[in-house]
Amino acid sequence: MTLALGCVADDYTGASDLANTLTKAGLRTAQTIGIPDDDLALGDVEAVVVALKSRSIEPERAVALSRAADAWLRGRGAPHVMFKICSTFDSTDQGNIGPVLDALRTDAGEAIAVVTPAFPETGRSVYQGHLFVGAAPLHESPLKDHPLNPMRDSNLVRVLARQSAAPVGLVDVATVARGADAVRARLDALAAEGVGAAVADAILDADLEILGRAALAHRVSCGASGLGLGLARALAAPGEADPAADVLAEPVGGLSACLAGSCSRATLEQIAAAESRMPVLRLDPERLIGGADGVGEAVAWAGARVGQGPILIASSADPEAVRALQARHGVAAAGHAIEVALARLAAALVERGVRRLVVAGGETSGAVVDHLGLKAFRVGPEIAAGVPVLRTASGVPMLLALKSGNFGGRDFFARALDLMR
Ligand SMILES: Nc1ncnc2c1ncn2[C@@H]1O[C@H](COP(=O)(O)OP(=O)(O)OP(=O)(O)O)[C@@H](O)[C@H]1O
Ligand SMILES: O=C(O)[C@@H](O)C(=O)CO
Repeated sequence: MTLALGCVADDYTGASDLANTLTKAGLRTAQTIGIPDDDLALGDVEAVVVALKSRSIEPERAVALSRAADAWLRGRGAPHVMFKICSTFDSTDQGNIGPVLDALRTDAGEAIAVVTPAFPETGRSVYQGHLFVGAAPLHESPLKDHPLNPMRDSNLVRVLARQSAAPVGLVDVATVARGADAVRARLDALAAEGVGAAVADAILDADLEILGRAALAHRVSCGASGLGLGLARALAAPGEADPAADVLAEPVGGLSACLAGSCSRATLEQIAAAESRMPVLRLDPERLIGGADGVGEAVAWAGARVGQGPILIASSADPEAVRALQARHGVAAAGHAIEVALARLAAALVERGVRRLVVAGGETSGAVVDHLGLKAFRVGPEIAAGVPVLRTASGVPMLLALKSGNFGGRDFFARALDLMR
């Protein structure tokens, strides 16, 4: 296997989002969970996305994991590695975007790397270095209240400079509009001034195509799925067969279930909408955190129903209930206990024959996939923007959908299960 593109993603659902974009743009793509063992068979793929859980951990640990993933990808021949971050630039002044990018750039022997979280398909654009979420600048968007990394500054040149060792510069929209050669020249000029990372404006997919072509002159870049789109369009051979098609060629059979740990507005609406399509169990989080057997009760509920059709089990609650639970148990302890409970529930469902599993929430998906011991996926068709169908690349054949909290329309759960046959 010789790769055209390697990617290191800082969370699991973000990795699926990128893998989805690369696949849609024509690259045969696999997603691994963590740094793969050397003997992991991934088949004939052009891109690999290594999914880490490094967004909100200690910067030193994020750097070490990302460097190891990068080394694995380079060892498989990847000439270019993209560091996938969140399209809302989730990070703090301590990192982890700056420290990881500094390390990957140094390892690659590069003076400068392009950085852009723009992803027009989901409303993320960058203008004069300022990130917009839809029409709102980042610091006025819901991300200003993110529980782990409140984003209160929209100026990404400033944000990244606070967490980077090297100075940060800007490739503005006027330069991007002049094409890939102009962007390359601007990067060379910034590098000559000692700038190590250049935040690039991008408003439309056409801007990202230009940035993708320019980025490929270097060995490392950093962005969200939009930059992945630009890189993939520059790399994919035109007219090749749909790389997602064979993922669904053989049905996996078995039973199907959905699990939700995300408390985002989008997920809450999706759970409400699912109630007309399948039995829904709303978990009492207190029975998952304390000594009660909330998991056992949920398994019994599921066991009585899952043989007849899909089910959905959710811990999700509205912001007021979440705050109250967090006040009683602590943010981290409450979140962790519920993640562990949902992961155990997933294992019990798989033991009872579930082979098609939809999971809502990035942290929740991470806990479930880790607990199930899944190592790698081939990337299939898109369910909703940023969410593909995944098929296990080894072990028990299963189809999964790992949904970022905010992604998908109201009918997401039913739509995912309709596709996952
Ligand atoms: N009822 C609840 N009260 C408090 N916390 C909860 C509750 N239900 C789930 N949680 C926790 O909330 C967190 C949700 O995070 P998760 O990453 O899964 O979803 P998200 O933040 O919406 O998704 P993403 O990170 O993809 O945007 C998890 O730690 C989960 O355990
Ligand atoms: O880039 C995004 O918005 C997503 O892939 C993600 O990482 C959400 O956590």
